[in-house]
Amino acid sequence: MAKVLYHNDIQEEVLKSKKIAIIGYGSQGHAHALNLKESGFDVVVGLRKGKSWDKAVEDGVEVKSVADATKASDVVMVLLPDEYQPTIYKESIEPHLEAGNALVFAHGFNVHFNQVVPPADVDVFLVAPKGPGHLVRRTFEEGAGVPALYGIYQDYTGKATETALAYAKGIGAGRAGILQTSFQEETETDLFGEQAVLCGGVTSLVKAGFETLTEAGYQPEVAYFECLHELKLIVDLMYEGGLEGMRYSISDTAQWGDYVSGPRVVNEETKARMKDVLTDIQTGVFAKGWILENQVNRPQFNAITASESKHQIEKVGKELRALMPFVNQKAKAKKEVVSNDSN
Ligand SMILES: NC(=O)C1=CN([C@@H]2O[C@H](COP(=O)(O)OP(=O)(O)OC[C@H]3O[C@@H](n4cnc5c(N)ncnc54)[C@H](OP(=O)(O)O)[C@@H]3O)[C@@H](O)[C@H]2O)C=CC1
Ligand SMILES: CC[C@](O)(C(C)=O)C(=O)O
Ligand SMILES: [Mg+2]
Ligand SMILES: [Mg+2]
Repeated sequence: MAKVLYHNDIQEEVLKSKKIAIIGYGSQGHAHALNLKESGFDVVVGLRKGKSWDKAVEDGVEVKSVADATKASDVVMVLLPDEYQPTIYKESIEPHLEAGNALVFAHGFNVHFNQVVPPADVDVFLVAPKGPGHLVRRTFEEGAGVPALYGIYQDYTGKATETALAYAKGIGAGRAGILQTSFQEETETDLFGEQAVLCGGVTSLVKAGFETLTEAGYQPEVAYFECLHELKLIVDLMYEGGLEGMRYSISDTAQWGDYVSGPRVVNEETKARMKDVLTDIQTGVFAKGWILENQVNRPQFNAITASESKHQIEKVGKELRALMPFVNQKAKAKKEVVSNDSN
């Protein structure tokens, strides 16, 4: 088994004497800044004036411009959207890096695909939480954590590993497990996971199930509960006990249906398509397409986002969630964070 490190395996002294700049205060940024601060580290957030700036000030965090936060710090964690990182790095981070600083990422995309080329005299590493930023924060507040990967791209000081581990511990990942990776492995597996399974795979599966039921004349509300709402409850059981733990809780009828019908839907053909997706990631085809889409101001991204928001599952879901106060409360709290940190 790969070596997994936990809270008590890690010394954090190397980072205690350092100033940490968190560039960006969105999903990951607010979580890293607040978790590190509450773990006793010296944190400054780097931003432009706007919603995130106001939110960070409201949260009691020191805020400066991206350039000033970089200048003031020894460790600079880049938590801006991947697509804006190259320009902001070139304009406001790179000119202010000093020899021996650490340049850090939560995803290897820009370094791996050569969109950010760091100078030779800084440490470069990643600390990549394996979960959404809002849950990096929420689980930390609950006394738990989200697992993280760390990977070293460049070890100028000889202390990159020690610093990366202390950082990962500071955001609470030591409570869940910290695993070593490379920039290549993190980038390729993260892109694959979000495209084929966690986001793209799941949304396509949910929509196909919902459409199959509604097109057959079943009520959209029933289809929503069956194919989307209950998914969380089933995934919670997998999170707690794996596939076996989930199958323990469902009926034998469901378990038999799982065995005989699951592979009719997701099969060797699906796996072959997954391999195509992975190949496009490994060869840089996906990265090239995403970079070009941003260079022309996201025509496809915006059109798909608009058409997805009109899908019947979204309309019926909004109505049903409004009638479930426990779901709605969480959504409301999240919306407050999102509206404050989205750009
Ligand atoms: N989302 C996630 O859970 C995960 C993300 N990652 C990685 O973490 C990194 C950050 O992603 P994520 O947290 O989703 O990013 P977000 O989209 O949530 O970050 C938005 C933040 O960036 C700021 N920002 C945008 N443009 C600028 C600018 N020009 N100057 C200064 N600040 C700016 C925004 O401020 P403003 O309010 O002013 O717009 C906001 O604070 C990425 O590398 C991503 O791949 C890794 C694991 C999971
Ligand atoms: C699954 C999507 C993710 O990779 C994440 C939350 O881990 C992301 O890039 O947001
Ligand atoms: Mg991820
Ligand atoms: Mg990702």
